[in-house]
Amino acid sequence: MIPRIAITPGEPAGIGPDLVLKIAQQEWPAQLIALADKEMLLQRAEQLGLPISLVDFDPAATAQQHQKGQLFVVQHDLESACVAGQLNEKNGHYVVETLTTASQGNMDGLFDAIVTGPVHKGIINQSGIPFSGHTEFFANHSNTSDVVMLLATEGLRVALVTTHIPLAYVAKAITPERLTKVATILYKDLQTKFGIKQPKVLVCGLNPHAGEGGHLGREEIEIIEPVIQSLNAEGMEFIGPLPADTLFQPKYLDSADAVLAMYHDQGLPVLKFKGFGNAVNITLGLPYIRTSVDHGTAIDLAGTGTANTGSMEVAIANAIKMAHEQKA
Ligand SMILES: NC(=O)c1ccc[n+]([C@@H]2O[C@H](COP(=O)([O-])OP(=O)(O)OC[C@H]3O[C@@H](n4cnc5c(N)ncnc54)[C@H](O)[C@@H]3O)[C@@H](O)[C@H]2O)c1
Ligand SMILES: N[C@H](C(=O)O)[C@H](O)COP(=O)(O)O
Repeated sequence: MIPRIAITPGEPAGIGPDLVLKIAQQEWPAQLIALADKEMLLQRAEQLGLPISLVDFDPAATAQQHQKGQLFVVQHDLESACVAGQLNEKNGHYVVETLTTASQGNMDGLFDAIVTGPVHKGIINQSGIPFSGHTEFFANHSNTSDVVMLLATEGLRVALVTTHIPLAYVAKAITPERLTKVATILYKDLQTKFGIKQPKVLVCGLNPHAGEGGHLGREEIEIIEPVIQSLNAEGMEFIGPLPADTLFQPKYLDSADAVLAMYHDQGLPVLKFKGFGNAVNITLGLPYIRTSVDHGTAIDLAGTGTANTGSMEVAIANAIKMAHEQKA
């Protein structure tokens, strides 16, 4: 089987197009299909000095293995000409349309997975579209009530209970229902997607020192501990709540399969300190496979040829692996 991987390069003024053009120069055991504006890709390829041949994707044709220097494309027209390194809110709709095609195409069985390049959340909002992230967008588009953001690098997996919300809303968003759903999706996907028979997950507290026995916050006592007890009573293995500042050490991590953090900047800085540029972002709980890069649009590097493709490579490799496992 040759998996068909839909790739959204994301923000056209960022490094996403550069990464896609660079990875197209390599061999891949899959058909890579970019959802993008061909003219923009050709201009960027010229700017970067990369040879590229763009071929219109034909969904009726048999899947073809990627050939170096060639890229299948589903054409999406930019609304305004793009200059690498210059954000333009006029192209916000274009970016979101590529994501819509990716999601719909996966649900229709046209593609076997989505790999997303980085989008600029601010410029999409500026274009008039409320947008907090791919994770939330794909959940909404596929009508999935609960999904989980998991980032993984060599030796560490971190999942989040809450994703792209202001810090001021985090405590209220950590309800027994949300925590139970996230933990359950994480546990099941560690089994099914990562082949771990009996996963062991470390759970962070929310407050400093996991609440210090209730003196620094009561969410641990009132929400996190009871949820852990009830999940463990069902045969799962969650350990915590542990103080988030001290759990990221080999003593705990060496025997664990994942860490469940309560919010974005509790878990992701540690993960990115360990593996920035070589990590993958996977959305668990969707009705299709979606992986992504671990970094943003790096506007400062767009069109320079210096953007590192490491995370995009890990994201594509993971999507291919998961597509095979899903078909098996
Ligand atoms: N997957 C995504 O869509 C995604 C992920 C993270 C951030 N973002 C968005 O990206 C925008 C910019 O965010 P930011 O500035 O915080 O983060 P960023 O990752 O774009 O940049 C942070 C720093 O890392 C460098 N960098 C990033 N990717 C690199 C690469 N591949 N190779 C070499 N250097 C690289 C940049 O030059 C910059 O110095 C924001 O709108 C944010 O929301 C999107
Ligand atoms: N939270 C992600 C990160 O820090 O890498 C990033 O913002 C992308 O999230 P989405 O995949 O939901 O766009």
